[in-house]
Amino acid sequence: MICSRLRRVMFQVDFLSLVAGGLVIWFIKRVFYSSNNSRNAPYPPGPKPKPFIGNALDFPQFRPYEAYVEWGKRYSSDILYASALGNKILIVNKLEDADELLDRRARKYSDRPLIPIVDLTGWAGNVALLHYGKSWRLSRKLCQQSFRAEAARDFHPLLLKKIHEMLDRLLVNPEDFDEHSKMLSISVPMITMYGYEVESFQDPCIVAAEESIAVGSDLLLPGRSWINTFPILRHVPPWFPGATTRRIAEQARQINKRVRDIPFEFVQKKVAEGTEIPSFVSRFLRRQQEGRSSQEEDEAVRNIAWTVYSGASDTTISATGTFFYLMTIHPEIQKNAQSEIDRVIGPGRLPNFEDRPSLPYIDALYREILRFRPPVPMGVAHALTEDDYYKGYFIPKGTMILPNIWAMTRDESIYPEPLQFKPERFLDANGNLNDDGRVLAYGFGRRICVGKHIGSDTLWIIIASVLASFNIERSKDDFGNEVEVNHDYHDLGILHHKSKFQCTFVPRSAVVKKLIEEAR
Ligand code: HEM
Repeated sequence: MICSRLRRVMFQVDFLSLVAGGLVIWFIKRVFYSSNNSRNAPYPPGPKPKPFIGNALDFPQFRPYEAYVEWGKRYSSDILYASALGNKILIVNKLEDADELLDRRARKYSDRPLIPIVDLTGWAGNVALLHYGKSWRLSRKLCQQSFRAEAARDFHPLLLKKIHEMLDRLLVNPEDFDEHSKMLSISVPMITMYGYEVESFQDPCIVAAEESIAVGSDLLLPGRSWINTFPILRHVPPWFPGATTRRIAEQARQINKRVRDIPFEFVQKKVAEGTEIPSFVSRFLRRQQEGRSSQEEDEAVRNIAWTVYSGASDTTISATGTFFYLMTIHPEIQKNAQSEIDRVIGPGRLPNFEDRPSLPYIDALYREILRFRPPVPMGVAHALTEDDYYKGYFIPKGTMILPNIWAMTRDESIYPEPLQFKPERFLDANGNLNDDGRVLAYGFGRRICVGKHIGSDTLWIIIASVLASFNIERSKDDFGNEVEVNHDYHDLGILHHKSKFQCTFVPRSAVVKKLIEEAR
């Protein structure tokens, strides 16, 4: 859930720097480093490392989740190990291994990898990147207080308002459905975190957030910074001749500070006037007024709200794109879902959150969308804080753990016919939801997505409201022929996005049009 380019660095290797710096690091490690592998156990299977550069040339550049499934077959193992110049990586293709390592051994497997440039660009406060320690624990506690299932209900009225705005936009400009989904996905975090109404993509907060990504994330791209390979270079001051990276990092840090502080100060002002829309930050500021909060909490709340607004939208955009696409190519499934809505809710009103328990097929659809195309197919890397042994193999301290969610959601032993899109797999013989309620797309262990209830509520209400209101159909050209649907997906950093395709949103009735207009 962190900025997509930023995350790319978590499992891509800075190739130019690697090759150039390889010899030096190899030599230093030979001389000074001896692993603590007292049992002399082998590393888990994987490609054979080359002298100096290790597996630097073996890491897949595209669709790594698919490539790692192939590695699994090639090396006959569900856990795979590779390393390149200090970067040690364990790929986990099976759910049972992810559960054992990331959940049952969570004490050791809950850190995040060290990315030296992150501190310099000001991304370090991002909750998803925090190291496993005091600051992370405080942030996680504050998130859980406000984002757990019960508390997330406080956000329902705001979510409903935003989804009704999206329905209205789909009614007026159906062909811009991608833009409407993006606007919804940005405005939900802004209104829930800050009570801030985003009016357009030109909104100063959105512009500043995009500027921060453009300036800062460039440094995180492969080959752009020596600092990730030689962390000692971070001590070079920005004014030093030739220290371009340090100067850009400093610029990014200042923009990030603005991005983090501007909306926060907006809420402070509103709370002082007593005109705020209740939000995550405003509730904290009210507690602060009563003297019931600390300085550390102030810092943590700023970072949480900023993490959510600068990152949470990507996953919603990805899942909504998949939903629109799958409904276009599976009209029969769309019909099943609409029949359930019509039967339970009828034509006289739009869905709301109280309807959720009565609409099992819609919930099954939600689960299947996130199984079929998990927005973050390789998850977010965890890091190991102590040497460990597993299944007779040695996994050294500092190893980056990549849970291959893609592989797990295609595991035939859990999901028969995994390549079929079948919401029914989550229903029992009576049409009720079965007990497979675990959504792997949200990750694992103590670092599991802390916003999963808000994510679930958001996606569920999008699915229910759009299907209650529109038929999503294949587009037709000027001659009445169906336009071919583009089935492609593309990766943006560690996020998986539906590529542009055409479809048409047709209001299901005059009544529903009126309902949407009345909800304005
Ligand atoms: C469909 C929507 C979403 C998906 C698929 C998703 C997925 C993920 C994944 C895979 C992780 C990493 C878990 C791990 O390390 O094993 C994560 C972390 C995180 N997510 Fe989400 N997310 C979604 C929505 C949200 C929302 C709406 C919020 C905030 C309200 C949020 C906040 C976070 C935070 C703060 C973390 C970092 C947790 C930590 O490192 O302790 N996410 N998410």
